Amino acid sequence: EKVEITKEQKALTKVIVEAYNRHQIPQDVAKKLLQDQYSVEENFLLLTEMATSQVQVIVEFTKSIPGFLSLDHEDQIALLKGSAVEAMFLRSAQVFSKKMPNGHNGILEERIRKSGISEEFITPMFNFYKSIIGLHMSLEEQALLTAITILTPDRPYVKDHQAVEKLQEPMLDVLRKVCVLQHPQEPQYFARLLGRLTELRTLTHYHAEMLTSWRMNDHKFTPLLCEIWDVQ
Ligand SMILES: CC(C)c1onc(-c2c(Cl)cccc2Cl)c1COc1ccc(-c2ccc3[nH]c(C(=O)O)cc3c2)cc1
Repeated sequence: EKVEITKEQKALTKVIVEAYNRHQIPQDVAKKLLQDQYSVEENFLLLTEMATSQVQVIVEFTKSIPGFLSLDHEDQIALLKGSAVEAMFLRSAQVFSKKMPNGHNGILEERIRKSGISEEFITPMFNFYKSIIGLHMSLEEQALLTAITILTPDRPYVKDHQAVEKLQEPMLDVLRKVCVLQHPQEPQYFARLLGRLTELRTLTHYHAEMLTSWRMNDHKFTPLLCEIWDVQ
């Protein structure tokens, strides 16, 4: 059947994509990925700085999602805490495969590999990154999928599930149509995108264990990360 994106859906997509483009890690922070210190300590500190900056970006992006600021304030916090890691996986996936100027390795891959994360987490994490990169998502799909992830109703401690569903559903509807229009040869593309969200949930579980093992080796996080991840 002919898939039509309505005027309202076009407007919603425009708002989400503009917010996604507007809120980015500052270039001077992103450029630090290119510096040439590669010790485990250096990598951990750099990744901590990137994550802290990325959380700020995600908070600003989330505040631009129509209706988000009208949600119950405690639910707003619960949604941000419950989705921060997943939103950061989606966002960092876009730069994961970017090669260093010397062309050998990914600007992120080497640092994550040498930052005190045990191999048991590196494998699923890198498999996810490769599967996301392999989808060749458009900017609209990345922005909508990030908003959909943040607006997941069944995060821990969310009280008014229905209010969150009411915001998430229109995003799912327009993402489904965008997928059909942008990937006409792949009728299952939308289903594959949603499958990534399921895989993201398992990574959130792994991430909690990563945090514990870092803390056991006395690694310090920033106040913002401690707050969003309930550590220290
Ligand atoms: C606290 C640190 C050590 C940490 O803990 N878990 C993770 C962690 C890990 Cl490894 C994996 C996935 C999620 C988390 Cl949350 C991290 C590091 O997290 C990030 C690393 C890089 C980026 C990031 C995002 C967007 C970017 N754009 C650009 C650019 O050049 O424009 C660079 C860049 C970097 C974001 C989070």
